[in-house]
Amino acid sequence: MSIHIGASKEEIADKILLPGDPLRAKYIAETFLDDAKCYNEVRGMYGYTGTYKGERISVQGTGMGVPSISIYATELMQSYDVQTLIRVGTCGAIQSDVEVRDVILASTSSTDSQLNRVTFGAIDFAPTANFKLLKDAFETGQKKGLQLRVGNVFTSDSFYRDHAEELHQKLASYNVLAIEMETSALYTLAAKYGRRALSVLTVSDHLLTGEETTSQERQTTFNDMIEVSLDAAIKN
Ligand SMILES: O=P(O)(O)O[C@H]1O[C@H](CO)[C@@H](O)[C@H]1O
Ligand SMILES: O=c1cc[nH]c(=O)[nH]1
Repeated sequence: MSIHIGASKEEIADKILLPGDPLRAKYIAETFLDDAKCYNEVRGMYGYTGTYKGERISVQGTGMGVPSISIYATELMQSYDVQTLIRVGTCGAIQSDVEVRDVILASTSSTDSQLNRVTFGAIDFAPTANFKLLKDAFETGQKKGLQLRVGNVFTSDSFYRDHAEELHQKLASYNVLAIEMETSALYTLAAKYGRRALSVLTVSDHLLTGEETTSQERQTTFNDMIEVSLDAAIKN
């Protein structure tokens, strides 16, 4: 047991998918895993363990934002010895050639979160995906015929902000693909604990055009992202 996860150590696999939305965790467990059992309901942040293609794997909701994912990622690595962590999240696109429902593999993440500043002071730490996880996810996506995008995403501490367009333009001009709220912390913490991490993100809305998916779609229908992530997870 850890403070926010009510499971015994052996109830959680050493590979885990991490959606922000706990109901996406439930959907993944019920749709993709065999013999899935719920191991956590603390704070309604559902966690399940089952098997995928015969390999044991877990899926745990993390909530929204850096503080929330930092709690779950830390407890999963510290108390449950999880080795492979793949975020399966949603993001808002800021490039005109990135479309709603596209899947992005975040090779790195920029951020306005203070997490790295508090840890590193004046040094700009570069949070980075695990290369083999990224390669395996990319190759799996290619085999499925997906047009995967790989690049820099921005992990924002704010979903709503004043003068958002100015920030989006600036980030887009430096080739940042999309905005979300957790990847930077996941990569930094995985580096700290010497574990493998990757963020696989589906574009749920377009911040230039205003196009968006429904909340029902966000909760359930991002199956390409989930399959790419599960297939990469069981290879690592
Ligand atoms: O869909 P999830 O994984 O929650 O990810 C995105 O959605 C939330 C904002 O709506 C933030 O957590 C952001 O990172
Ligand atoms: O953090 C997020 C997630 C989806 N869309 C956004 O605009 N931001």
